[in-house]
Amino acid sequence: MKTSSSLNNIRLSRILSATAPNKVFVAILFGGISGLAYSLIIPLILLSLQDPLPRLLSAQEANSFYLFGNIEVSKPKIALAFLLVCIFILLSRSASQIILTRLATDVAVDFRKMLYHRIVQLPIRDLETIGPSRLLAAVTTDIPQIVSAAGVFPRILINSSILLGLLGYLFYLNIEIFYFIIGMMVFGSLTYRIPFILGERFMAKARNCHDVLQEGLRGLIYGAKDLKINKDRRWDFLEKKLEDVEENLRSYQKKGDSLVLFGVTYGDMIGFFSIGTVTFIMVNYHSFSKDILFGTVTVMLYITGPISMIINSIGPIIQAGVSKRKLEKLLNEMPIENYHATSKLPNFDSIELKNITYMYSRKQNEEDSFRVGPINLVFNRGEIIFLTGGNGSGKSTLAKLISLHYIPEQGEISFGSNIVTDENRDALRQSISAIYSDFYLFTELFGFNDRDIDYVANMYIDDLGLRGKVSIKEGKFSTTELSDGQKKRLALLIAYLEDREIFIFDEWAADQDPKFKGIFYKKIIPSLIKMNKIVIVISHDDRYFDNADKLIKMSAGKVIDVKQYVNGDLSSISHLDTYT
Ligand SMILES: Nc1ncnc2c1ncn2[C@@H]1O[C@H](COP(=O)(O)OP(=O)(O)OP(=O)(O)O)[C@@H](O)[C@H]1O
Repeated sequence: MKTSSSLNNIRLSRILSATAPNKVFVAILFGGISGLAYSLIIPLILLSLQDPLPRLLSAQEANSFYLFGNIEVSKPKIALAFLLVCIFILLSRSASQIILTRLATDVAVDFRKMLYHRIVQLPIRDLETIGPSRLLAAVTTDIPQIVSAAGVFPRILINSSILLGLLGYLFYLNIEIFYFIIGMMVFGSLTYRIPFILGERFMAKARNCHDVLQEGLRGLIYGAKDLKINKDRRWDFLEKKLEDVEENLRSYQKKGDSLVLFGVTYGDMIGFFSIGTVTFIMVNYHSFSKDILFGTVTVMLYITGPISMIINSIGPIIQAGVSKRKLEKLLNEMPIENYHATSKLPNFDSIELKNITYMYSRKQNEEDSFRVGPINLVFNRGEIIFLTGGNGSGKSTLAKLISLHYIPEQGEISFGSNIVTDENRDALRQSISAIYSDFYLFTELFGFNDRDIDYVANMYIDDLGLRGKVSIKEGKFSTTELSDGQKKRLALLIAYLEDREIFIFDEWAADQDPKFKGIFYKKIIPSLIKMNKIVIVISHDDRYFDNADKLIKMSAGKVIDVKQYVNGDLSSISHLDTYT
């Protein structure tokens, strides 16, 4: 099983270019050219303002042109150049933005798909440990933030080229002012980082609150019935799990945002401080012509645009940096199970567990962590095996080991002559149908390609006493808004249709009415045995225990008794040592 992958190291600045380098190149090229064209606008405006205003001259002297016969356009050549530059900027900038935005959408979709695959390949125990809240927050919060910030990098490049163009023009206008502005930019870029660094800390804390809120929201929705019925619990839960966390989030987010916004505004204002210094102080020590002063002030006013765009990118990049670290940490905690799509299901007549042990906590010395085993058991085809024992005795844990959802710490499991390994585990799982108490009922019959699946499924719907309640059309259930017991019948229907070799029912009958309980134990299970399946039933229904071929009793994670029917009588089949 792999524990990490190259995807675990996300490089914000490379996400888009790694996916579509050509598109990013074209977007930057268009953006850069539009930036250069942008810096052409100022000299054109300055040129148009240089000579006496045409209004004071005759049309001929002013070299005017009449648009549609009556709209006077002065300096038509410059005006035409101005119009063409504007149209060029419109087209090239739009193309650049559109390419980048579409690419960001593609990358976000690919990123989410990658995460779906990682979740599917995540071993069940790791899925349980990580929990749904962190996974949901990664999909809904972290990925959008990372992708939107990734789109900022090409924009920074584009704005840098505009900045370069404008600085070049400033250099041409006056070298002293140019050096002064460069000095101010260096000073600004060193000092404005301080609020951002402080802000990042608060944003990281705010992001952690989102994980806790996800957990609280799940409680709010899934625990709604309990919360309604007990007002003390309701207020206590609301206060501790949602309101307190929201208050913390409010405080961290406000502090983080304030610092970042202060940094952004400070960055913006550096431009105006510079203009003020030039116009109120530098003019007293240098002799600038009015044209030069006018030109430099105009350039400096324009320069604040790309500078503030670059500075404004810092906030989303910081936020994305926080999300990136969260996502990387999550991905590093997500081992990848091997799936060998081509491996075939081997034949077997029995399953054997040899000295199997399992412990929930990964910290070996933790005294309070639950331990199962060592367990030695054999399950044969055509056998009904009942797994019994008190609550918390380890029945479901053992079942999850048999269904290959949990991987034993020690010992081995064999399907016939095939010892379960990382390579064949997924293939062997395809021989198992298991209905656990926390089963999820999908609204469609996924994975069935038979044309007559609707016909067969609707036939079983009748047998399961669900006629008139639910039907199947084009592989979809007409409804899944059913009682718990009815939903379990649909889960049984799916297991039946899958027609696997091993059936595991974890307290399946607990929600069924007495009549259907009888049908389950007396008809459905024997029908599976007739098909030579291995059937393992976790049950507390002792009145049906004599239906078993083998009755296994568990206590505190150990098998304490195995009884088997011999000549119509249930008797222990072996000494305790052989199966515990
Ligand atoms: N997801 C989990 N994480 C950590 N420990 C767990 C987890 N699930 C179960 N346990 C531990 O394993 C013990 C056995 O649980 P298990 O679900 O196997 O019992 P069970 O015999 O099926 O009980 P029940 O009859 O109540 O369903 C529990 O007492 C608990 O300590």
